[in-house]
Amino acid sequence: MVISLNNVCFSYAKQSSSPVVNIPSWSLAEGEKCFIHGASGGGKSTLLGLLSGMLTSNTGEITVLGERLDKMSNRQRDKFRADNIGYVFQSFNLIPFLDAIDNIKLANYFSKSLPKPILQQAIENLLTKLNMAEKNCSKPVRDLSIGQQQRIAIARALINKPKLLIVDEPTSSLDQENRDAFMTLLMSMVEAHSISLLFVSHDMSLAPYFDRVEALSSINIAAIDALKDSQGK
Ligand SMILES: Nc1ncnc2c1ncn2[C@@H]1O[C@H](COP(=O)(O)OP(=O)(O)OP(=O)(O)O)[C@@H](O)[C@H]1O
Repeated sequence: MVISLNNVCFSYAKQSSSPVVNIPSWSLAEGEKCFIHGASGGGKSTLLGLLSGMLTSNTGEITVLGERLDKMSNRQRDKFRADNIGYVFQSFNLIPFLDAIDNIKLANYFSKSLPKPILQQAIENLLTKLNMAEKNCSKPVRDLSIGQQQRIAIARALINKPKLLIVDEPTSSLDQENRDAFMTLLMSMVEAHSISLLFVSHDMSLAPYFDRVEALSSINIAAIDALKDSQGK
């Protein structure tokens, strides 16, 4: 299994009796492309934070690529994430005043998986594959279009050749044409590099791109409670 969760519970306020994530059991097999959909506030980003080690669970077992994240120190989790997990954020999280190359180099800095000259070449190759014109690779990313920034975010997530790619609905601000282009590109990269994919979104129209589709409320008991709260039940 690429991901395996067992009795995972998480709440932001440690004393709170109502967790945001409460997952008895869930797993992702190697090579799977899984789409988890759920309403806003249901805990999608929180779940991804736990799986990537940016958040730590209160209780339970989180195993990613055979390693227990819940048993690691913060430092070990940061290193594990940099070495093994690609992450595309909702709002890309690029550094606006750096160009594409330097934004991607930063991801490698924390992992140091490639020596400098090889890294430069690998970044250029990846950006070419993602149809980024050379002249746009040396501009601050704040001067690029949203579509170009998305491609840089994909390149940054893939530069360390992750076995697992986690994507937090980066398509929500896009029109349909750009959304389809993003999804097609993402899926072609995932297939070419045999990466396992976990993608979350509220947008059910993305479901046909995936081989496994799940509702967050069927995995996360706390999401059902959040849904009842939002409906005033
Ligand atoms: N840093 C935080 N501190 C306290 N509560 C938070 C924090 N981040 C999120 N929450 C709460 O946790 C719940 C789940 O939020 P989360 O962002 O995981 O949902 P989501 O499904 O990703 O929502 P969206 O689709 O709107 O991004 C919400 O009630 C939210 O208010």
